[in-house]
Amino acid sequence: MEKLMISGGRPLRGTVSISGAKNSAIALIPAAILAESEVVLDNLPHLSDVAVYSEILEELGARVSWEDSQMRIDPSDVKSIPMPNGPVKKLRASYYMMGALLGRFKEATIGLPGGCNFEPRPIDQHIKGFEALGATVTNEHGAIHLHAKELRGAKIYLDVSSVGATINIMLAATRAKGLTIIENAAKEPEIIDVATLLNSMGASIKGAGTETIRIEGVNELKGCRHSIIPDRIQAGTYMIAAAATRGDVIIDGVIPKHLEALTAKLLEMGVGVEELDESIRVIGAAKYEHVDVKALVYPGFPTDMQSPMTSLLTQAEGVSVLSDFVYSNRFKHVPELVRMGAKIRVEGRSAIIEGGRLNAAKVKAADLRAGAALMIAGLTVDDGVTEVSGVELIDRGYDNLVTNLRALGADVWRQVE
Ligand SMILES: CC(=O)N[C@H]1[C@@H](OP(=O)(O)OP(=O)(O)OC[C@H]2O[C@@H](n3ccc(=O)[nH]c3=O)[C@H](O)[C@@H]2O)O[C@H](CO)[C@@H](O)[C@@H]1O
Ligand SMILES: C=C(OP(=O)(O)O)C(=O)O
Repeated sequence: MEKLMISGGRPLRGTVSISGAKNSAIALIPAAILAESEVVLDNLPHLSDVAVYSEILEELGARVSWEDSQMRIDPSDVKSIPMPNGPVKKLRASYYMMGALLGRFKEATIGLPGGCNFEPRPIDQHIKGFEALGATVTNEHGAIHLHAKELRGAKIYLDVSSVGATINIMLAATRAKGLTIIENAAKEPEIIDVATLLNSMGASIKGAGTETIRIEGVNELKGCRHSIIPDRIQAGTYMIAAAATRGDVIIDGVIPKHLEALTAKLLEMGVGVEELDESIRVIGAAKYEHVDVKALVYPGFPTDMQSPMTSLLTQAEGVSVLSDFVYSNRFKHVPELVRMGAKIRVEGRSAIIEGGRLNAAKVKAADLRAGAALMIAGLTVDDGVTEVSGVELIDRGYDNLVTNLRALGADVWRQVE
């Protein structure tokens, strides 16, 4: 086990390049097994979740080679081997194996997923979708078993705009007979990325990125080459870190449109933000205004940036209110920030944050973005070394973290616990 050591108080300065998106990568890799021939993914991030996914595919019989930021997946020998335990338990997105294997083999057994457990994360909408397509779904000893004689297109209205359910239904429906319509679909950019890959493989998906997605099933999908979109959450985390340390950072290789909700809030606080074609420059200021933030589904403020934003709001003057309307209980970073001297209380689905100085402390990341929040808090502190344990959770979502931060002038290092 390692911990992240941060001797903060230095403004971040320079340029950071953003890798491909985790939440795309871990949907595109399982999508590849729907093809009959090789799929090549470029701009792949170096993350532990991606490594676990390549392990899952190899266990199923795929030939996977991963070099630099390219992964080649030959799924021709894949079989629907039951995976009730093992690597599927290590990450949330293993639920995509259900849609992908059901689509290709009409059968799958996959253990209930792992990932960040900041609160119960049901998959009832995924199951409702599979059942609507004609699958029988049972939960046996902690694993979901799916089976269908044939998949038939259906109209599916999602009770909540779930990213995972939208992608999972899309995966299975590409191989169903006839037309599937997903209503109240999630609109996150990662959904468009998955639809783009599937369409390059020969699928017929229209409307990804809107609330109605139409999928006309096809008999066969073939290999192709696809480049993954930039990780908007990593980019946003560096934007927030630049502002929190009152630095001046160019975040390069991003799609600025994907970051609009954050950019708007930073500008409202008094942070300088300049958008270029494929990069964003964030220029910190001496004083920040308090703001209220509501985490919502896309294009609203992302829940995955809610915890890092909490740390930035400790640097603003006055009282800010940050509410999460996606995950009402995603506040495991709060007690740890309080340990660092933050004045925050949680009321229902909101954190009430009073600006003030933070102190160095020993803190623990309870989940990936809680870890990112503690890292940002540590970067602002100039009275000693902040120790963040649970760094393996941060590694799920941040590519080259220490190298990137050091290149921006931060004094950070890893230490074995
Ligand atoms: C691997 C991945 O892409 N993870 C992202 C994905 O998670 P994930 O896809 O798991 O999140 P969802 O979009 O499904 O969840 C949104 C909301 O719907 C609820 N819900 C979801 C599914 C369901 O069947 N029933 C149900 O009630 C959830 O409890 C939550 O309140 O989107 C989240 C919301 O943007 C992000 O925080 C995660 O980083
Ligand atoms: C919650 C997250 O990831 P996952 O859904 O993979 O647990 C995240 O990326 O913030």
